[in-house]
Formats: sequence, C-alpha cells, structure tokens
Amino acid sequence: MTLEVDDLTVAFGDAVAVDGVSMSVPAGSVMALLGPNGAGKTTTVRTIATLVRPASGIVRVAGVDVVAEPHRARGLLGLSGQYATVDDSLTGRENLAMIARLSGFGRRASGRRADELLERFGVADAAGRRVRTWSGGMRRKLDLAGALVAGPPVVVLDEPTAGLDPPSRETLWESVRDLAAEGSTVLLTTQYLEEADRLADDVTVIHRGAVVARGGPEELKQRFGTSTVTVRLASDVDARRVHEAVGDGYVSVEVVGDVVTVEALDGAEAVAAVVSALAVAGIAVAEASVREPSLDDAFRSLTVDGGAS
Ligand SMILES: Nc1ncnc2c1ncn2[C@@H]1O[C@H](COP(=O)(O)OP(=O)(O)OP(=O)(O)O)[C@@H](O)[C@H]1O
Repeated sequence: MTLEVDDLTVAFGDAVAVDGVSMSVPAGSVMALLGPNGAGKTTTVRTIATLVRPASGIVRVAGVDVVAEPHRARGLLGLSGQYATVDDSLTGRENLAMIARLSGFGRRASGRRADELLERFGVADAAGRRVRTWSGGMRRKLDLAGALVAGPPVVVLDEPTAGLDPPSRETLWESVRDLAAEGSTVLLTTQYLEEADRLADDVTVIHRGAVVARGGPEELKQRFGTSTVTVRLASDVDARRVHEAVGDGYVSVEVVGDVVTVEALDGAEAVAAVVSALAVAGIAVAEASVREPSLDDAFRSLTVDGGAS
C-alpha cells in the first residue's frame, strides 16, 4: 500500500477529532475521505502530512512512518487544498519555480519544471501574470501543480474543488484522474458526494471521527441507498386499493393522488413487480420510472446523527 492509515486516533485536549480511522490506498488509485463538517477529514490529512501528531495509530506514506521519520515522509507527499502556498504577488511561473528550487531543483531545471506543469494544467497562457489576477479555478490548479513539483508518489488534496464553479471542477477532476492513471496515489477529502462518485475508486465515509462505511462508490450506493420507483396511474384510484395491490415488501410505499412512490432496495426488480402487481389488480398504469440511488442517499443514511455510527 502506498498510503496506509492504521487505527489512527488524534485528540485535541479531551476532544477526540479522529477516532480509530484505518484506510489503505494502493498506488494508482483515488481514495475519497467523505464526511460532513467537523467529521475529522482535515485532521486526518494534517496528520498524514506530519502537521499534527497522532495520539495513537500508524500512518505510512510510501512505507515511511510519519511519526518516526516525519521529514522523509513529508518529502514523499504532495499536499494541496486548504493550505494555499501560492504567493499572490508572484507570477504563476515564479511560484512553481520557487517551489522547485525549495525542493532541490537547480535554477534551470526549476524553470523547466514550472513550464511543464503550467502547460499540463492548461494555465501556461497566464504563466507570466501575477497570481493576484488569476481566477479561483486557475489558482486551484496552480496549488495542485505546486503539490506535484517534486513528483511525490502520494498526493493529498484537502477539499480540492471547494468553491469552484462546475466547469472548473470538471477540469480539476480530470487532472486528478490523470494523476492516478499515471500511478500516483491520491487521497482527497470532500463533502461533495458527486466528487467522490466521479473520482474515487474507493470511499471512506467518516462521521464524528470514526469510519462508518467504506467501499467503492457503486457498492456504497447499492448497500445504503434506496431506489425510488415512481408510477403514475391512468386515473385516481383509492389509495387503500393501491396499497393492497402493491403489498408491503418495500422500504416504503406512498400514494398521493394518481402517483405511487415506492422506495426499494432493488429498483429494477421493484419497478417490474409494482407494475405487474397493479396490472393484476386491474389498475391501469400511465407511466413508470425508476431512479437509482445516488451516493447522496447513501451518505445521508450514514451520517444522520445517531445513525449508523
Ligand atoms: N486545532 C484544533 N484544536 C481543537 N479542536 C480541533 C482542532 N482542529 C480540529 N478540531 C476539532 O476536531 C474535529 C474535526 O475537525 P476537522 O477539521 O478535522 O473536520 P473536517 O471533517 O475537516 O471538517 P470540515 O469539512 O468542516 O473542514 C472538529 O470537532 C474540530 O472542532
């Protein structure tokens, strides 16, 4: 595993911010650490980045223990997100070249590395402008580029797209996917379910410092989300008759006017069963549709207070 977190606990005084979190991220994959505000995402990231000392547990970055060898571990990690190291008064190129110099590149090599990354993130045109004049999306890209200057095997992104508009998010997502495709290990924190769904190979859901679920986005949706079957009847039918026809083998069945809404674990199976049960009862259906669970549904069911934790 390129990034390993084993039973990590972090406390601030009496407050336990991270409570026994474990996760493993293999090379070339993206792990999303998903959780609501205050779940412990940033604290986990700061511990991985050697900025916070854990109370217990082990974190290894590319095999290096962050507590035993923080300096070495830090050198194997690119950190980006809420730590904007970008200097507004410098140009984009100057920013990256400076990071390269600090990472041990020579003067010329630093310039080359900066140009390479500016090109890669599609901001080469603005390279010579002070970052002060750059848009939010461009700055995020620069921040991400900064984390990649030294070519670290592990990249940690703390809420990489917070505050970005949808097109900027899309292009940043593309960059993150490319990064993983090239073999980097990526851990990102997010409150955006869509982000986890679109980017991550695996998702670790945390709530109040503890892991409440883990798995691939699809797997989590299947396990925790319910599908919604919506059937519109050809005419208003007595609700009781509809309930009797549909039966009670579902999460919920609701009848309002000529619309029947069924929450079910398996949407495809439920839509077929509901439509045929109505037909058997002589109730004509005008249309039927099924909406598969979103990661939102899964996330909500896991992080409601007093929920699955
Ligand atoms: N330096 C600190 N001192 C005391 N408590 C802290 C400190 N940093 C974080 N906490 C607490 O630890 C808990 C987890 O916070 P953390 O910032 O890790 O959550 P988060 O999941 O990143 O939330 P957000 O999405 O809001 O950034 C919170 O209750 C927070 O108040």
